Amino acid sequence: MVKICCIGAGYVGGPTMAVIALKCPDIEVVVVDIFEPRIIAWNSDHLPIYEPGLDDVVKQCRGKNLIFSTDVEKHVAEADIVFVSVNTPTKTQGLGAGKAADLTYWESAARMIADVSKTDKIVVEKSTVPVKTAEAIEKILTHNSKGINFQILSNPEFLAEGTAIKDLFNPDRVLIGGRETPEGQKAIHALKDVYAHWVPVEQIICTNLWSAELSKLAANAFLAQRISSVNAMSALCEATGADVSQVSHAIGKDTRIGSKFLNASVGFGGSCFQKDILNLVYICECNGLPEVASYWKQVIQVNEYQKTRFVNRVVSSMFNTISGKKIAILGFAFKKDTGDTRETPAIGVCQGLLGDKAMLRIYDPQVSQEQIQRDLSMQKSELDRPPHLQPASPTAIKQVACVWDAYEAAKGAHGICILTEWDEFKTLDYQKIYDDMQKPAFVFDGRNVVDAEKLREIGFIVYSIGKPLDSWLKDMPAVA
Ligand SMILES: NC(=O)C1=CN([C@@H]2O[C@H](COP(=O)(O)OP(=O)(O)OC[C@H]3O[C@@H](n4cnc5c(N)ncnc54)[C@H](O)[C@@H]3O)[C@@H](O)[C@H]2O)C=CC1
Ligand SMILES: O=C(O)[C@H]1O[C@H](OP(=O)(O)OP(=O)(O)OC[C@H]2O[C@@H](n3ccc(=O)[nH]c3=O)[C@H](O)[C@@H]2O)[C@H](O)[C@@H](O)[C@@H]1O
Repeated sequence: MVKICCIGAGYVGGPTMAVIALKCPDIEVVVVDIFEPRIIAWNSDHLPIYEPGLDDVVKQCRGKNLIFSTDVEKHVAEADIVFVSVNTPTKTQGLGAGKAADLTYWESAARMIADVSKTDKIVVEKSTVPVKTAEAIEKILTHNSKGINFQILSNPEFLAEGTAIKDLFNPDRVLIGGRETPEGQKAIHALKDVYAHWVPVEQIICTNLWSAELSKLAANAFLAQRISSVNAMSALCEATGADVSQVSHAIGKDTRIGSKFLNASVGFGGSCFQKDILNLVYICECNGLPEVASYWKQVIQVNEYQKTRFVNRVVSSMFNTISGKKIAILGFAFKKDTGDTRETPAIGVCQGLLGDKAMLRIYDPQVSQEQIQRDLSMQKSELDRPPHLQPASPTAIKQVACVWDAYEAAKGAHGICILTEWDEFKTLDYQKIYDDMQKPAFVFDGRNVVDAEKLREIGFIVYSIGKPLDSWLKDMPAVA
């Protein structure tokens, strides 16, 4: 029986390995992590991450061919294939700070693999890493190899949170990069055999190591670039009376452009887009390509601009002051169907509103009060660390209250900001909400989820990102 061990039981390691276990009953899959509470949660009825369909998959194979354990060294030593799916955040100190990927956790995993291995292994980069990381990992492994043969493969993950199980069941493609030597090709085939249990072979792309590593960064950069492009258009739409949804629809009909990923928003979030683009920028700079670097940097700058623009719109619409005003925040996760708040645009928007002394009442169906308080009070560099290295709970911010439903959040509020596109926000009883709010009552829809016309009929002043402005908003221009 082939044995797989995955180091890192996070958003990627957990769901990916659960699906491999489900689809490959002939393979034993062990997911290990040094953060014990996470492993305990994986072994309980309350999984550590919220992902539609995940519970079902885990229940079907946990205890059979899927094991979650903190005994990292034992399971790595026993495995034939070791996936490494640990954090690769942006460096916060030293050379490349603010841009380069911090490979501390990756390197320590690689050193541990070298230390405990007694048999040949295929080591798979599942984490997103800079191009040429495999070369460094190879050096670490072979330097300490004691005659053991290690083959390094790059097998980047393309799942999106909220749709992870669907994406893993039906991936657009699986990408495997390896050395162009007979041993490298043999290793590629071994991993290809795993995926071929359920992925059609024509969808399994095999490349050299560097193409696989770079393709992952390129894919995320292209996706984020589309969002920044449509968000840049949203600002122009507001200035001209065009409607960004109509523009997206019209351009998306061109099959060369395509219709996906053209929804204007208050900005993209998630743990990877910004980090991976910063990493790409750094690699370009290191390779003497400053023009290419500044091209990609602009994608992040537009994303920051979009969040600032939103906050300015809120403040300017409410007579240029929100000091002491109650603002309901609907949605805190970086997108719907996940409880993940890493790099969520809600952090920047809430901090902007708090900077103008607003009182916030926040509701998100999947994010805990403790998480929201951590996100709003801790430094980004602290939040980027693996969970076991994060500080204990910080002091709560007094102007922030977290509540259990949207109605409670909006009670007595001057305005509502919609920051995540949860489906339930579409069907709220907005008449009831309006009746309970201060007047004039504002809705700032950063995700274009509400029916603005209906809300205007009720009496709300509505701002929908990238849509023609109410006369009220036109008279109160926001300066970004
Ligand atoms: N979150 C996502 O949707 C996607 C993430 N990725 C990439 O996958 C990688 C992992 O991301 P996530 O799963 O989101 O991170 P995560 O933070 O959810 O999980 C990483 C886990 O690794 C563990 N860990 C760190 N060092 C360890 C060590 N030496 N030994 C054992 N466990 C260790 C941590 O305790 C943590 O539980 C990153 O490189 C990310 O860029 C790629 C595609 C999608
Ligand atoms: O490397 C990663 O971590 C993953 O990053 C993204 O996945 P994810 O961040 O989970 O979610 P997305 O659906 O890509 O959304 C990212 C952000 O963009 C925003 N978005 C997305 C689409 C859109 O049209 N408009 C828009 O603002 C979302 O609300 C969210 O804040 C990619 O889609 C995955 O392929 C990749 O594997």
